[in-house]
Amino acid sequence: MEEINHVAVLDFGSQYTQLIVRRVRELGFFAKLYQPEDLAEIGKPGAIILSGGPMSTSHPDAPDIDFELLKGYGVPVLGVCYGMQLLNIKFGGSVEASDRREYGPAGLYPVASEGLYEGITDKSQVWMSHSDTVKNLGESCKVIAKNQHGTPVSLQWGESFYGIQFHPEVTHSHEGTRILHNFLLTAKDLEPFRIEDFKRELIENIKKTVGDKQVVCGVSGGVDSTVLAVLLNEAGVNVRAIFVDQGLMRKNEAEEVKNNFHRLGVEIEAIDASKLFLDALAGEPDPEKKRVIIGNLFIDVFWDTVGNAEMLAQGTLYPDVIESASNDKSKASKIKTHHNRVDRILELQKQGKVLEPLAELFKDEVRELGHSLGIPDDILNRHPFPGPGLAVRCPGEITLERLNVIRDCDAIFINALKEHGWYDKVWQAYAGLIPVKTVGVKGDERSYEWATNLRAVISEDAMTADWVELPPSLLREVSNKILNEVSGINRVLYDISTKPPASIEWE
Ligand SMILES: Nc1ncnc2c1ncn2[C@@H]1O[C@H](COP(=O)(O)OP(=O)(O)OP(=O)(O)O)[C@@H](O)[C@H]1O
Repeated sequence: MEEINHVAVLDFGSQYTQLIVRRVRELGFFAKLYQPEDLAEIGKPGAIILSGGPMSTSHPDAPDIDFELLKGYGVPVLGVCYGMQLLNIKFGGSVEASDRREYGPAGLYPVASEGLYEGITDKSQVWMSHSDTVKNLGESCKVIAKNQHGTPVSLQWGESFYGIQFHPEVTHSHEGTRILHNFLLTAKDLEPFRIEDFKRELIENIKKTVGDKQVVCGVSGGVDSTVLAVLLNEAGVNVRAIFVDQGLMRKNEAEEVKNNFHRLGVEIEAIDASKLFLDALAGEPDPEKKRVIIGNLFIDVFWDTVGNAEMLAQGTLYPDVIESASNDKSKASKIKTHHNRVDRILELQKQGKVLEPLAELFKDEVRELGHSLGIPDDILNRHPFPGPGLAVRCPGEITLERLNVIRDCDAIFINALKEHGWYDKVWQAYAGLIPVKTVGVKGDERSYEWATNLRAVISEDAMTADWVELPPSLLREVSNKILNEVSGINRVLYDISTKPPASIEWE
């Protein structure tokens, strides 16, 4: 997508850089992240943003920028934090090193309500996170905003170079998105980001790269691999989509996955490996060992089915790519989880046989792409489901009986959430099993049965999560139904633990 007038974000290492890309895309423009040393290879930018970074500009290893090349693009440039300090130095000014860090909220006072600060209110809260500050201003520099102490926090050099000391991309900068938008409005001919155009381009690229080879992909029923498989299908290439049923899916899920792909017009090969997995897991209570058994067996089953792949498609998303790029600078995408045979994939990757068409997209954009491919909402809005499936919701030994109890409880809970309009409001919900027997009474008889734990959380990125305050009437309805209908359960618990310290799943 480098041919279009996109927004090039140069990454100087700030923890917030990815957020800048997100914000720009949320504003409707296409943005892409680059390393500063790749400035010559950013195609045709319509605007350039220099991110913040952890280093001081005075550090001998501080990342630099080819200023002549930067000016040569002739487009508006915005330096954020480190980016602003670097620009000031390039314009002949100076930066004062400090070992004291300014971290937290500050008041923003624009000098005039125009340009970057058009429509921005006085005293608007912005978020600071820096130690060095600008000392002498560079050539043709004017101060365009100050903080509550009168210290310059935003500069402009000439007509089209801007700098801001604070971080507009974080939500603690209350009008940060508007400031970013104002900056983007100074750029000419920025192409709006339209998923339809993006889709067309992806399809063209897939056709070109794949030609008449066969592409293999694993489909889990989850959003990423479903969108991937439908996209490949839409491109008309020869796809072999493989679904491994490891016997750890939810109630009727394997059938549902098959039906969903049928609805989507994608043929899949479903491998029923459930007995293999259950046999391998028999008698193993240790959570780590269970994961390893599942991961390794998946790899064996998947690759035994595939044989020799001419090409492999993976549903790698943008955050995965960025994560690995900033770790090792190799820009090679992270290999997705335990699900793929890493050495096998690395080999294919070296030979240029791994296709990652979704690698420029964030999760919500993948959903949008899925939508434009005609994938129905009930598939796109599915809750995330862990790779090792119900195994992580069944502490202790895994048996078919235990899995079936979980399946029954889970189906009752999820159906109730759907019926009462809660399913789409929560990030993830499920019922698990606590395989501890406690005393109860069923009918006139004393019972001695397990407990089920219901969990419903909201989260943005799964890194943190909060439990959902579901209405007591809904919990009562679910509890009654489970206690009446699921044999083996005489207790229903609702998990009210936040993450951290608890995790979303139990294992
Ligand atoms: N049961 C399965 N059968 C076939 N392929 C699978 C299966 N589970 C996972 N995969 C493959 O491994 C990849 C990574 O799995 P992971 O559980 O991490 O899901 P994910 O990254 O959320 O992707 P998705 O949304 O497609 O599930 C999937 O995108 C898919 O290609």
